[in-house]
Amino acid sequence: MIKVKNVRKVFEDMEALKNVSLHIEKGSIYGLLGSNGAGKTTLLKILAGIYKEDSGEILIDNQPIFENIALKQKMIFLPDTLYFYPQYTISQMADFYRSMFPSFSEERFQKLSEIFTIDQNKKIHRLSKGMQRQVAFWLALSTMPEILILDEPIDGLDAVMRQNIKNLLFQDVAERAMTVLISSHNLREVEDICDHVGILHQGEIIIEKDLDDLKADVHKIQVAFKGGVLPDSFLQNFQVLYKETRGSVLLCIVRGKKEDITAKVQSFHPVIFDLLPLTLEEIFVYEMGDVGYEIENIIV
Ligand SMILES: Nc1ncnc2c1ncn2[C@@H]1O[C@H](COP(=O)(O)OP(=O)(O)OP(=O)(O)O)[C@@H](O)[C@H]1O
Repeated sequence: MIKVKNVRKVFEDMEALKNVSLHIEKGSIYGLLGSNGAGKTTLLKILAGIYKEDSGEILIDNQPIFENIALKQKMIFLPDTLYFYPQYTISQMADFYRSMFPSFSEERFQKLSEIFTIDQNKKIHRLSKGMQRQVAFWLALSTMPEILILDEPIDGLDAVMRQNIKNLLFQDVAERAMTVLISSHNLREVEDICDHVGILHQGEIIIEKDLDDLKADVHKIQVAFKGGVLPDSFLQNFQVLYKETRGSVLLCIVRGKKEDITAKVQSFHPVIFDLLPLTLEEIFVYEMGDVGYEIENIIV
């Protein structure tokens, strides 16, 4: 269990994290989303024990992470820009991981070589960007981490490799309750993988929810009334995140459960009514609009 309590981090005069609190259950896959510069990488680096928070508390299994070597040996952080020792081959880098992580599994390393079929004697810096990322996952998963923190993890990976890696993550989560924290702008991938999401904006968490609950709580409606006239009190019944009129059809993004919204709309006897679920990408965009991020004219 990862607990982040009222964490604040300031760089010079820049308050990167304001008062961030979140919870990540063991064995869950948590997607950390947010606008550019929201503070995601800063938070991941604090969780990985690379930066120290200025105030607040980070507890992993009830222990602070900063300078906690035993805890760090159970955790892997894959940053968005990977680092390997210059001139090291894959097998030399694997030796380094063996020396740093007591949990390194030879059996796993060999088994993963059937998926990551790169010559272990190749120098890593001569590999392509996507191949370097494969090496990073190969080494990371060989350490059998209890916690895996991934910053933009699929950048540069081809579709087959992305699927392979997703399957490996699911396997480790299912078989040994590995906890995964992923920050990504690729919301389709996050939607596929994650069971919980948190959205950071300008250093603050604006939403933290089970993904299914989040999706059950926002809907897109298209509605039209006889004569093309919108009843006066119609919109007052809903918490509207976005609205747009196309001819006589009103398109709205509203908060609320499907059944409640349907009942309210039906009570106005519309001539056209459609209710659609939103993708995570759409939810993200409208939630950001709700906190003042400009989202004009983007309904599709
Ligand atoms: N080492 C640093 N020194 C000074 N400012 C920093 C440092 N690291 C981050 N910041 C600032 O903190 C804020 C949050 O940055 P961070 O990299 O955490 O955002 P992010 O959510 O990961 O953004 P992106 O999605 O664009 O990668 C930004 O304004 C950034 O300029």
